[in-house]
Amino acid sequence: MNLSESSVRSSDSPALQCDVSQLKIGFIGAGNMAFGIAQGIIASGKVPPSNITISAPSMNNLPRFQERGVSITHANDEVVDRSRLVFLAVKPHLVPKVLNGISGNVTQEHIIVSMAAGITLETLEELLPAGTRVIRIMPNLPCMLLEGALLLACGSCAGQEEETLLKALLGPCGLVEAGPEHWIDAHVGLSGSGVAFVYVFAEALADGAVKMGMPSALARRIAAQTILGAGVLLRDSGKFPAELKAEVCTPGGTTIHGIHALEKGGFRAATMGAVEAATERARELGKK
Ligand SMILES: NC(=O)C1=CN([C@@H]2O[C@H](COP(=O)(O)OP(=O)(O)OC[C@H]3O[C@@H](n4cnc5c(N)ncnc54)[C@H](OP(=O)(O)O)[C@@H]3O)[C@@H](O)[C@H]2O)C=CC1
Ligand SMILES: O=C(O)[C@@H]1CCC=N1
Repeated sequence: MNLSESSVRSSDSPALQCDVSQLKIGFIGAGNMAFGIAQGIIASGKVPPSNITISAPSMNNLPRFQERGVSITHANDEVVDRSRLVFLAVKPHLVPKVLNGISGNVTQEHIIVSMAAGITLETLEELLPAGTRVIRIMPNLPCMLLEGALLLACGSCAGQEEETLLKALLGPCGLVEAGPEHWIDAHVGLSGSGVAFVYVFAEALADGAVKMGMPSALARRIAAQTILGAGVLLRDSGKFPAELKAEVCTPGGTTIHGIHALEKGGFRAATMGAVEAATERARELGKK
């Protein structure tokens, strides 16, 4: 069965016994992550926006979905009733309350996909009816521009077909990888939170240029383009970061002097520590 032809079928998975173009998709929570993922699904062209329903308590975020042809509601249970694949896109502390509110509407037909940092598959499965197919995904903010990095992990009742379906749907959001659940917390540190670490670096890079006399707006634009170009080259060249770094470092030149300053400031240790701290915090959030 060729997914690129928008068709995923299975003999024993009810939610997959349909053409993906007919799949009804729901979002509970309408913030940035829901927006990024919905954009990716719509961009894939596999699912029409009219097949998507989204809920949030206020109208703060819903209009941008409505403008794209997505159905909106304030009732989470309506999303569940109208959808077979439901993304849970609320903040982690709200997950138990939201799942308590919808679990009576969840059937074996549904696939529930949580993006809440730290909330484990075990907790999700406990809060939902026995046998519910549950998947965790961890996106990051650039999903909004279809340049995200997502990692997914399947619960005890979900498997290869659900994974294949999600990879096909979410492909346009960016890089989509699957792995065991214990990688998810590390992915939060590396990528979910890592995006903000890069922004701190961007700010510092620009501030350095301001210190050296450059106007700050220009310094910010150049910092952003520098990080973008370096990232694309790293992603597309297939080279290790160390190889690319060596290509920039002229012996006795400017870059190696700058790198020495970074090393004296503990840049690598600080960066590794940031990933570790964010990962540990995600693990902590997951403790009951
Ligand atoms: N932000 C990030 O970079 C990343 C976030 N995540 C995870 O994604 C999830 C969503 O984060 P994010 O999009 O940033 O959050 P936002 O704060 O942007 O959005 C949260 C949404 O949840 C809605 N909401 C609040 N209460 C309820 C409720 N009871 N029922 C239904 N919807 C409700 C809010 O409604 P309203 O519109 O009315 O305010 C809002 O639309 C979190 O669990 C987070 O851990 C994962 C990776 C990266
Ligand atoms: O800071 C947070 O908790 C969320 C999860 C990853 C990015 N933002």
